[in-house]
Amino acid sequence: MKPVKVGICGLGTVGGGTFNVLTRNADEIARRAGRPIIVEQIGARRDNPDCDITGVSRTHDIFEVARNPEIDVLVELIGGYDVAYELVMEAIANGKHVVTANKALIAVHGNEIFRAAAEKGVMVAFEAAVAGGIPVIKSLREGLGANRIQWLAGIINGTGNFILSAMRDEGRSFDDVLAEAQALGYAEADPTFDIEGIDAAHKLTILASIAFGVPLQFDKAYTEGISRITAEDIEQADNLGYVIKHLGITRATGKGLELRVHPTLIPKERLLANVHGVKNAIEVMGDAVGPTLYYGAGAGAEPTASAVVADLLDVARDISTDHRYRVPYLAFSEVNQHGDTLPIMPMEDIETACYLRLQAVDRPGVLARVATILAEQGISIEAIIQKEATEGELVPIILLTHRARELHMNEAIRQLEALVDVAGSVVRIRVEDLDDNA
Ligand SMILES: NC(=O)c1ccc[n+]([C@@H]2O[C@H](COP(=O)([O-])OP(=O)(O)OC[C@H]3O[C@@H](n4cnc5c(N)ncnc54)[C@H](O)[C@@H]3O)[C@@H](O)[C@H]2O)c1
Ligand SMILES: N[C@@H](CCO)C(=O)O
Ligand code: NA
Repeated sequence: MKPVKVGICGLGTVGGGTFNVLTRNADEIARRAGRPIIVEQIGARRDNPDCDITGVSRTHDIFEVARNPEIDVLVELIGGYDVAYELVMEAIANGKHVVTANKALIAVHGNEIFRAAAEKGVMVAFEAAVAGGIPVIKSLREGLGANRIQWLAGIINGTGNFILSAMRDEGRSFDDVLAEAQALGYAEADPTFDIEGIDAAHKLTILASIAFGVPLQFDKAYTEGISRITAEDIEQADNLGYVIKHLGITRATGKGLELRVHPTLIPKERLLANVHGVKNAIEVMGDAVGPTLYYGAGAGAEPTASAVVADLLDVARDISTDHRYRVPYLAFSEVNQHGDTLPIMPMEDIETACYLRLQAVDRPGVLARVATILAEQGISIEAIIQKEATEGELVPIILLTHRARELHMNEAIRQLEALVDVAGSVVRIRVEDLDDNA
């Protein structure tokens, strides 16, 4: 059969990995696809020392790839929102299929990209965009297609999990571990995307659309990163029987969809609490299947390439199918473009239990004042730890609360911070309490 001709744009970590996997496993891939998948052209500004691209046509202008009539599929691996958007839209306008690892692009411009692709009848595949090599998009979109999804929760940023794991297990500093994650090619070009939860929110936005059939709504995701997690909170959480993980959570409730990314206390025995280093894991609760868990490498050259090449295989197999009968981009053939069936809930309406840590002056009555503020907001306390201190010194008070509405917790924290007995700000880490006993 005629080969599928691919143009790779961007030859960095993922581009290099994709080229190497495609060439190294070419025979196996051709047997699976029923036809060879060959790299016809590479659009890259720089060489990648890990790739030998001898014999492959190379251009510095990635838009040349989008215009090359020989190319069937453009693989976008340059990253970012702007140039990548123009490149993908041009490729689609020229009737090319697109494979991308770019979650920022899909989360922010996906609705428009899918509309343009549907009009042209081309595929846009993005398995590598969420949780790197884990085939979670395929699992959710196809494997769980019978289910009403109730919630999903995942560790979906490899860099962040790498940092939290090394801080906890090796006592290393935040900055030192981040530098290592960058050297290993895990981090985004701007690592604040990893640290401040933006990358995880991009991925969660995509997962929520596939799980619930709503349009991509990145601007409505609540996003909080890991930059304020300290060694002390990691230790206190450990004492209480928890591990701190950075989770993306989306859940269907009677009031709408929760869509939130933040550090979370997870009981140590939960599988998600035992996912370390650059590994990602996503737990999905379906009404028929119950809980399922998807685990693997969330970043890195070849794990991510594994997902890019799997998408190329899908394209190679489906290329001649009438596009109306292909698996829809976001799983549902009718995505309600107004999102008014399941609105995204404001964070203030969401209820969680919380870990609170405050620094208080150790004098009589402090605990009572703290407890009164919480009680006035209707927040009940599950546990309190207060360390011994000499009179007048600052001591940490650790509280675990029962579930409370975010709005009330915000008000309680505001009042606690205003107490003269309390120094600095109150640390709040929400507790994961999704029920996976199906
Ligand atoms: N690194 C990972 O583990 C990983 C995992 C999953 C998804 N991703 C996504 O994959 C994409 C690529 O990430 P990466 O880690 O390979 O980045 P990278 O920085 O290693 O590679 C990007 C390459 O694109 C090139 N490039 C950028 N703009 C260009 C332009 N206008 N013209 C020509 N070349 C251009 C850069 O020179 C660079 O070589 C991003 O969208 C990222 O979010 C990365
Ligand atoms: N920077 C991302 C790459 C994978 O999407 C991460 O660390 O998870
Ligand atoms: Na994936």
